Parts: sequence; C-alpha cells; structure tokens
Amino acid sequence: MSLQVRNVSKEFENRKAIENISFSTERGEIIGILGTSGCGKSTLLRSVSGLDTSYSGDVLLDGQVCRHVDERLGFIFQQPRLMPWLSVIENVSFGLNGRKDEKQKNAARYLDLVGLKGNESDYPKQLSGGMAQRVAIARALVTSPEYLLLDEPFSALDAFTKMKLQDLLLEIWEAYQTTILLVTHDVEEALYLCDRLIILKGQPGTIDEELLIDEPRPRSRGSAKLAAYKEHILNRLELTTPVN
Ligand SMILES: Nc1ncnc2c1ncn2[C@@H]1O[C@H](COP(=O)(O)OP(=O)(O)OP(=O)(O)O)[C@@H](O)[C@H]1O
Repeated sequence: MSLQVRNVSKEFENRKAIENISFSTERGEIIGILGTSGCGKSTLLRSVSGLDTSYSGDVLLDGQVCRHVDERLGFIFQQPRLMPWLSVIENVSFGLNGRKDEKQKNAARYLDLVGLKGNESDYPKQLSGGMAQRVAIARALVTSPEYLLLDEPFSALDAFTKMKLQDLLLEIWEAYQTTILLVTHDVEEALYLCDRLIILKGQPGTIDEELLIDEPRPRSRGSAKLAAYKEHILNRLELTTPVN
C-alpha cells in the first residue's frame, strides 16, 4: 500500500504542533519518523493513521484521500495496551470475526511467530514487558495489515529485549512485505531498521531532511556507515549526545 501525506498541519489550542508535512512512502518500505521530544512525531502518526482527523492537509492511501482508520492498517504503540481480563490468545483474537475455533487458530499462529507458543492461556499480568509487547505485535499482525504504524514500540523495553524485537520486526517485514512507518526518537533504532528517514525538527515540527539509508541488509549495528549517518543526524539535530 502506498501512502502520501500532503501539507499536513495540526494545532492544539492555537499552538501549532506540526506544519506543512509532506512525504510519501512506497509499498514494502520501512520509513522512520525521527526527531527530538515534542517535535510532533506522535501527532503526525495519529493524523496519518486516522485516529485524529482534526488536521489540515490530506492523507492518501493508494491515491485515495483517507480520513478514517482504514482496516488495512495495523498499530503498535509504546505500551502494549492489552485487556487484563482476557488471556493472551483472547487478546490477539479479540478483533477478529468468524468462528471462535478459527479465530483462536489464527491467533495461535501469530503467537507462535512472535515466540509465545505455550503462553496462550496466560493473562497479561503474568507477562514481562517484552512478552506483552510481543502479544501486541501478534495482535497487530493477526488482521494481516498491509501497512503497520508503530509509535515508539520498543522504547519502554530493556536494551536486549529491544534488539530482539527489532530483529523480529525485520523478520516479519521480510516474510509479509508489510510497509512500515515507525516513529522513534532512537537514532540507532532508526538507522538499523529503516530504508528512509523523515527527520522532524522544531516546534512546530517541520521536515528538516529526508535521508535515504543506503546500507544493505542484514545490517550490522556497529557498521561504520551507520555510525557516519548517526553523526550526520546528531549534527543536524544539533545534539552531541543521543536523542532522548
Ligand atoms: N492533546 C494535546 N493537547 C495539547 N497539546 C498537545 C497534545 N498532544 C500534543 N501536544 C503538543 O504538540 C506538540 C507535539 O507533541 P507530540 O507528542 O506529537 O511530540 P513527539 O515528537 O511525539 O514527542 P515525544 O517524543 O516526547 O513523544 C508538543 O508541543 C505537545 O505539547
């Protein structure tokens, strides 16, 4: 699915949060929205996703203006947002239609994919943060979305879990050729995962640069080329220490 964002601006109580944002994404790409805190990354993602419709400008999906939450989109947020009264498998199958046994079979397939086979009947309170986020990933994938929108999906996790789930995301992307739009403030994460970065800056946030990450996959986290990109981005954002 292709996505086009045309001159999107949004204000809260007469204060602009983002201004004149335009970019497009092609099918199968992983695009990162990167920027420092408060530059409007989440605001932009909420507008693109249709979760928020009170913005000016247009969002087009496959060439059609879209101002609602399209069923071809899947979401993963910073917090897993699981329903505590439902088991893991019920959380994943919750939004599906059809017969219960078929829904559960489908959900079980995705739980297996994210490494949670055997945890189907657990409840959210029994899970670690990383496991809960895996459930959220399975829940996002179970509807076979063409386009995944991710808002800092790994930022609440420890470094090891984060790296494992980043690799899981790449495996999923390879297997399903899903298009992915990832909001992050983590420069290294953006460089490891994305084909292209939209760098936001300022308040209101505007696009400072679009950067193609010309590094073949599989990427090495310690590659000299990614380090050079990181240096460039930090200078661009006028930061000498990593963004946080
Ligand atoms: N519901 C709201 N009401 C009023 N102002 C808001 C609201 N949501 C966001 N803002 C403002 O819009 C601007 C952009 O916020 P946003 O959360 O999109 O930034 P962000 O880049 O995602 O930040 P972070 O990385 O810290 O999550 C900020 O100045 C913020 O205070």
